[in-house]
Amino acid sequence: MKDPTPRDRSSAWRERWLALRNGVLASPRFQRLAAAFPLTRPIARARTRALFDIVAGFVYSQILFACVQLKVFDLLADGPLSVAALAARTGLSEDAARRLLAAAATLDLTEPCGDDRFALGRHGAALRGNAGLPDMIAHHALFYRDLADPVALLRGEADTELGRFWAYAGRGASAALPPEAVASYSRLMAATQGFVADEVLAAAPLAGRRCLLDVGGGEGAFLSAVAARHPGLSLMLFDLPAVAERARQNFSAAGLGNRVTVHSGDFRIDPLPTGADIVSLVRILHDHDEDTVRTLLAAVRRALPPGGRVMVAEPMSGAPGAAPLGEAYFGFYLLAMGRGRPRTPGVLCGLLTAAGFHRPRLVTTRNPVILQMVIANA
Ligand SMILES: CC(C)=CCC/C(C)=C/CC/C(C)=C/C=C/C(C)=C/C=C/C=C(C)/C=C/C=C(C)/C=C/C=C(C)/C=C/CC(C)(C)O
Ligand SMILES: C[S@@+](CC[C@H](N)C(=O)[O-])C[C@H]1O[C@@H](n2cnc3c(N)ncnc32)[C@H](O)[C@@H]1O
Repeated sequence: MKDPTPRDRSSAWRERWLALRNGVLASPRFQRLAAAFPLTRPIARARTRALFDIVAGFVYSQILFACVQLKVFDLLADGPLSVAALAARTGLSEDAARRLLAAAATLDLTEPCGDDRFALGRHGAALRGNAGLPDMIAHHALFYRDLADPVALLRGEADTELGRFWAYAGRGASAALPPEAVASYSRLMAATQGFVADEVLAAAPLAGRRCLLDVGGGEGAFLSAVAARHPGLSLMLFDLPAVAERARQNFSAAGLGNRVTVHSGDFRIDPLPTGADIVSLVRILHDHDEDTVRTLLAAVRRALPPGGRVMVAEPMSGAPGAAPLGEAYFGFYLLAMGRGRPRTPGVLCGLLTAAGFHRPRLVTTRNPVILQMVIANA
């Protein structure tokens, strides 16, 4: 038999420690003692609260959802209102409005402010600064219906609403998707580009670049933000035909028709246009399984000249301080959508290397909760 390696030994120790720890934590007697003893009581309370928050997470989300649906944050935007005024404007009874506002206050969405009056809370106020977030929250209705039976979802038995919403995730030929199949997801993506484009542009290595190709550029919201900040950069967009047509119309309405060249096709099959010295993939790779990612990265590599660069910007697995966002939120979101997975920066660097890129590296973004960025050289 082979001698155990240091790695085997360390995992054996870890298993022993986990068995011991979990045995203790699962003991009702230990739980009672820890809650009674003054030095461990704060830890016991914090752990109870943390577990309760997981149990109640869906309830909290639905309180937020009700506030968004009833436009509570818009109504409070100009200052505090009485429960009676909010009830009148939302069409709820006073009792129901008070219940909602009081619940929202415990989540920092609203804040009690004098006698039976409420103001925006800290999270409610922050939400107003993120255009597109209410739309994003509203579309979670689809996701929550898909999650109603999470085990069926995991078994792949469910026919999902997110699968229909993201029409390109279906089995058919994406390039043949008609305009009505791409309209709602393209609008949602454009509406949420505000917080995405700010993050990407703060970290993007665009200095000294001549031409940027945004692959899967949607209806052009990201490139419009780039155009405003980098007046000297030429711009190209590639997306499915029905989406590219929306981009064409938006660029021409914004007076950018001469500045951006729009190309269309299916990046799983068609070559990407050449001429750019940097390619962006913003919220693209996590939508796809390994085979498509490999095909796409190889196509990007072929489209770039020597010295060219690729930047991948999307929410990633294991984001510092936000681990559940990757594996839990996007892991299950993409499961419901029907394809793709969140990946760690390390896995993305490996895929970039396999596609022939050099020096793949993580670039620090201001807020890894929103997205992270990996770049590499052609
Ligand atoms: C003013 C005083 C008194 C003190 C100041 C103290 C201080 C410095 C406070 C900081 C305040 C501050 C700057 C707050 C900022 C808050 C922000 C920026 C909050 C942002 C929240 C953003 C959220 C919640 C974003 C959520 C995004 C979601 C859910 C995105 C989902 C995306 C999906 C589903 C994408 C789908 C695409 C696909 C299919 C995966 O490809
Ligand atoms: C999640 S959206 C991201 C859009 C945009 N980059 C953003 O961040 O707002 C993914 C985009 O990739 C496009 N897409 C998906 N599959 C594609 C394919 N096979 N060929 C070309 N584009 C595709 C979609 O039409 C959509 O615009």
